[in-house]
Amino acid sequence: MLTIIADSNIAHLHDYFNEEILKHPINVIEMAGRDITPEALEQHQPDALLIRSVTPVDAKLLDKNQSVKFVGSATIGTDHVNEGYVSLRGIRFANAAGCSKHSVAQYVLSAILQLRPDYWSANEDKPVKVGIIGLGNIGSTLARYALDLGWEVLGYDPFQSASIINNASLDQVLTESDVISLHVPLTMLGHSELPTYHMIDAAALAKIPQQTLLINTARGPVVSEADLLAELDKSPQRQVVLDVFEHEPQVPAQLLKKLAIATPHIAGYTLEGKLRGTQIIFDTFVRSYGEKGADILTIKEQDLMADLLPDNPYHWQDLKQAPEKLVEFYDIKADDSLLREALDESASAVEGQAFDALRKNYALRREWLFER
Ligand SMILES: NC(=O)c1ccc[n+]([C@@H]2O[C@H](COP(=O)([O-])OP(=O)(O)OC[C@H]3O[C@@H](n4cnc5c(N)ncnc54)[C@H](O)[C@@H]3O)[C@@H](O)[C@H]2O)c1
Ligand SMILES: O=C(O)[C@H](O)[C@H](O)COP(=O)(O)O
Repeated sequence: MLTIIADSNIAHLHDYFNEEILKHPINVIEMAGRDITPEALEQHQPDALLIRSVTPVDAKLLDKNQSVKFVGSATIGTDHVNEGYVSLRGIRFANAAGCSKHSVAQYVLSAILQLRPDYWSANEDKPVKVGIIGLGNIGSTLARYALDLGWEVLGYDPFQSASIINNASLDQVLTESDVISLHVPLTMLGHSELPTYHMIDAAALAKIPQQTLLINTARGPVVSEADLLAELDKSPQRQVVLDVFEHEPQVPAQLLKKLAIATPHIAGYTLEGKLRGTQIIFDTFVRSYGEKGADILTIKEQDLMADLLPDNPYHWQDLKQAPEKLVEFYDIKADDSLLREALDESASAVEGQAFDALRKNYALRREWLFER
């Protein structure tokens, strides 16, 4: 018997992790990601943890536990996992790299085009300049859409080779872009040569022209919330879009009121994005427990996702032909309203429970098909 503790927000968990599919006895214990604690591990002695981004996996969680041998995070971001520690303990770890790259890129496009509909019409003499910081899966996907719209990309990623999109210095991106979108992982001092924690602070904000739209869908602490708040106090006309917050799940009322668009960390929340996350950790789980040495599962990886997805009528090329359909494709303002409504009139912040509830009950949107 394999015992698995799983975050109840993992999409289609039971369609993947069941005895019929795995051909092995399993016990799946579902709980809120924030309830996956040392006490829960002590009680259930799981073999594997299936998590999303709200479960910190570190010495505090695992020091007293000997049962966990596999951790799968159905997310792109890995900043909640101390990978060095996990590896030292001989625990196999897998994330779901790239799972929601189109979803996040489409969120960013929706934000830009909602706030600046004139950007739809490409202007060869003065193209829209999109600054992209971090050109991995999401940043490079966003660049594909931008180029397809006839926009110019100013990209900065010192860890990737120079290319037609990785073509600028950080200062150029900050000073020359019409829109800046952040797509870096959250990394801290001592863990990266160029940590991204507070990469956008008062000094960086001072370089960004007043009319530039700033979008953060990466991780909250990439932008210093205190510095951003001070900047927005000085320059209330600045347009800033945040899907992630430094002190998530809390969102300060003062900040929320000054944002052009604010959403509760749902940029990647499409049916496809979430399902792909589950599919990827399922595949690595099957590989891990089927390998020589583990030899517990006899099945092979299998693509269950295609059968779980209903038809998709959302084609990027159709939207390009009919920009007025943007709200049908994704009504980002509706998500913004839900977050603002979660703020009680006299409260100083959207509280954690309300933020988490918006995410748990989110009506997953569909990912647009980029190619026919
Ligand atoms: N809001 C959401 O719902 C949501 C969804 C998915 C991912 N994310 C976040 O987006 C981040 C990026 O996702 P991805 O799939 O593109 O990751 P990725 O790992 O494919 O790409 C990240 C890129 O950032 C670059 N980078 C690292 N440090 C940098 C620095 N100091 N300056 C410039 N570039 C730097 C890396 O070289 C890499 O190419 C994730 O780590 C995650 O935190 C958010
Ligand atoms: O990194 C990611 O993949 C995303 O930020 C992810 O969608 C976070 O969502 P959560 O795991 O908290 O549901």
